[in-house]
Amino acid sequence: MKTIRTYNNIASKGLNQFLKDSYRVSADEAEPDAILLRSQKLHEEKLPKSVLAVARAGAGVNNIPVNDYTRQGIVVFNTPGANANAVKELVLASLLLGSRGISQSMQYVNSLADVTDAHELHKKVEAGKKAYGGGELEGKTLGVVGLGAIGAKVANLALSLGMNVIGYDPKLSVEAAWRLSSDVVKADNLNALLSRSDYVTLHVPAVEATIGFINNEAFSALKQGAKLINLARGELVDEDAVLSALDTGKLSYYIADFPTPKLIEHERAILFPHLGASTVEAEENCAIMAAKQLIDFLENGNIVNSVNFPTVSMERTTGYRITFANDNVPKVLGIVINLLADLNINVIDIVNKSRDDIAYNIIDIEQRPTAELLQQIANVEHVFQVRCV
Ligand SMILES: NC(=O)C1=CN([C@@H]2O[C@H](COP(=O)(O)OP(=O)(O)OC[C@H]3O[C@@H](n4cnc5c(N)ncnc54)[C@H](O)[C@@H]3O)[C@@H](O)[C@H]2O)C=CC1
Ligand SMILES: O=C(O)C(=O)COP(=O)(O)O
Repeated sequence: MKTIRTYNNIASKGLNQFLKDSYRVSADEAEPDAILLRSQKLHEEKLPKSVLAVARAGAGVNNIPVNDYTRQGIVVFNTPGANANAVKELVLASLLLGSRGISQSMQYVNSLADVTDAHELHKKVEAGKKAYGGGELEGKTLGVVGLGAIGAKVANLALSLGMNVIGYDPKLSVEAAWRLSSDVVKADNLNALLSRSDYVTLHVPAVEATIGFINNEAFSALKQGAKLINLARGELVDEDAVLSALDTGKLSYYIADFPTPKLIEHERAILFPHLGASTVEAEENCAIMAAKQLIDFLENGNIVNSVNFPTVSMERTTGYRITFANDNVPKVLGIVINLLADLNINVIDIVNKSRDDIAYNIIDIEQRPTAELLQQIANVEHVFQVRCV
């Protein structure tokens, strides 16, 4: 029986991927084989030694100490693109909220709840509406920072709304570039995007290069009166810089998924409670994808959509499979192959891939490996994780 510890609200369609005969899944597993979570912060948690993998049902992995886990041989997965449409649709809402006084006008209408006379109410509605007018999106320019799964969808949607779209992504993958309309204009640097955009939307991960990158300097490059949408991570912006840009009018609205006590106080901050991925569809997509990836790893040793290990996947050719991870240095695989040869064990198929400092190997063999053989492999210098699956 394998065990999975869960955190957060994981969609049942995802949890149901774990067959009851083979898996126990709950929030209370003391020594789980793997962890399945959403936004729970793991930085302060001490993981039991039993944990082989952590799957984030979602995109951002800044709640997971990935580098520490890599050193411990723990494979970290996420679910690329599985919630992108949900975020794209909340960006659409954010664009509209930033262009017309929608949320403020709704508050105004709610404030009229004690006006019981319909004629009187109509007069107040008509008199009040001029305070909440706005502009249209068509013809305006949207700057999209980060053109991955979400950014590309947002860029393409904005084009279909008749907006001009500028994109900035210095690390754009070839695959992501294929998803992007050729009508998106490339900005050579962040400031070039900020100075030309009426709306700016952020879709980058919170990593060293992006934490606090929307700071006073960025705001001085920003077009006067632009609107900033941040459904990516609160850490991307310098909060004081946002507040002072709102105060001076440089920024007309800050629309974000990450409230803070100071931002809530500001009348031109429009804040959601981290709602970007909270749709039935996205929650199911993420949970199913994360669960399937964990199952394939635990049962077959395959690694797909890891953020710290190479992608390694091989069809099963025999019932006996050894997987092992090692420091990415020469000769390790050769030594393991020699161990098998010395024991007259026939290798049917083999795959070896590396990523940065790590190499990962899958070897299908003709007979069941003994505990002694697995221990011998574990003893090879630079090998740090061995399994028979
Ligand atoms: N509010 C919410 O509920 C959600 C928030 N997110 C956030 O959105 C982020 C992006 O998600 P995806 O688009 O799915 O990820 P992704 O990995 O598909 O795309 C991220 C893009 O950012 C680019 N990038 C990295 N550093 C950059 C930099 N310094 N400047 C410009 N571009 C840079 C990458 O090249 C990549 O194309 C996640 O990391 C997460 O923090 C994601 C899903 C839901
Ligand atoms: O996928 C992401 O990066 C998200 O921020 C979604 O977070 P959640 O799963 O809603 O806690």
